[in-house]
Amino acid sequence: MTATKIAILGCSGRMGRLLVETGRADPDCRVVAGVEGPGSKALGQDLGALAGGSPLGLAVTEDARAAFALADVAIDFTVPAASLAHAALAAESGTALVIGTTGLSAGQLETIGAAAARAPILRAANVSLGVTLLLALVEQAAVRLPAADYDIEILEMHHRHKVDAPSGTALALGEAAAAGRGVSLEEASVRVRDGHTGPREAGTIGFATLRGGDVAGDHSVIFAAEGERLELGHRASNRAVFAKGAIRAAKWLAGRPNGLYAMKDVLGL
Ligand SMILES: NC(=O)C1=CN([C@@H]2O[C@H](COP(=O)(O)OP(=O)(O)OC[C@H]3O[C@@H](n4cnc5c(N)ncnc54)[C@H](OP(=O)(O)O)[C@@H]3O)[C@@H](O)[C@H]2O)C=CC1
Ligand SMILES: O=C(O)C1=N[C@H](C(=O)O)C[C@H](O)C1
Repeated sequence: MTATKIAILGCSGRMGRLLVETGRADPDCRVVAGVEGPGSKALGQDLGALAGGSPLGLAVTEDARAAFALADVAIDFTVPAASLAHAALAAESGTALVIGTTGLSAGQLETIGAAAARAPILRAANVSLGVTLLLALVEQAAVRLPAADYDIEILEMHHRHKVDAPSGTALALGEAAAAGRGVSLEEASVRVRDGHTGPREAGTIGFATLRGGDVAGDHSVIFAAEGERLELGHRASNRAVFAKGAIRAAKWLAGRPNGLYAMKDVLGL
């Protein structure tokens, strides 16, 4: 079997460096390019050394188009504006693209969906197996626990560097709960509580966000009723679980027909 050629977009970031390390350690993969944005201090540095390993003989580049041309699949853990530019390059080249970036607006998600008509694109707010299963469990619980009795609250905690809130995973869990209840998350969600809020409105889905230290990613979905509370949750011990999930998704995606895929497709859930 020939190795899947992978380009890492955002290669000097927390996830990017781990993806280089995980990709190069995988015998079924070959890391062929690392891309950073204009002005990054990483430009020109050796990609392997940047990721804390031995040199790879590849200099970090800002030429994302050239990286797409070299790769079977590109992996994007960057920022929303860069992810959109990368989706456009995927559409132009037909190269597969895994997007793990969170904090994308509804309009940006729509643009990515449109790009997926011209390239295989997988987008997932969380590429771990555990969270992928949790999404299905939350939807099931929301189907079975009546909205009049069970209040849904979603709590997440992440490291102090995280820039978007609520996390992409928390929002995906909210979407799963809303789908289970047959409602729109946009209409049901309560993202902020402050001051004299009045009593909780039945059927709403609340979000609470904590930030601090080095927490890799904790999520809980709480179904709270009179007399009992069901909690479904996930804790990532470190980011390695995300790097492994993204590399697995990339190998699965390369060579697939054009279209928008999710992590549940990779895992057959
Ligand atoms: N789906 C999942 O399972 C997971 C998703 N994430 C998400 O991944 C994203 C990145 O997280 P993390 O690695 O912690 O963040 P970092 O800030 O550490 O990394 C992002 C990297 O992208 C770079 N970047 C910015 N613009 C461009 C561009 N135009 N082209 C190429 N690279 C660019 C940044 O460079 P610079 O710093 O110079 O701007 C930085 O190196 C976040 O949205 C996060 O929520 C994280 C973990 C798991
Ligand atoms: O920024 C992070 O670190 C993470 N972001 C993702 C999210 O927003 O859900 C996934 C994971 O929890 C780590």
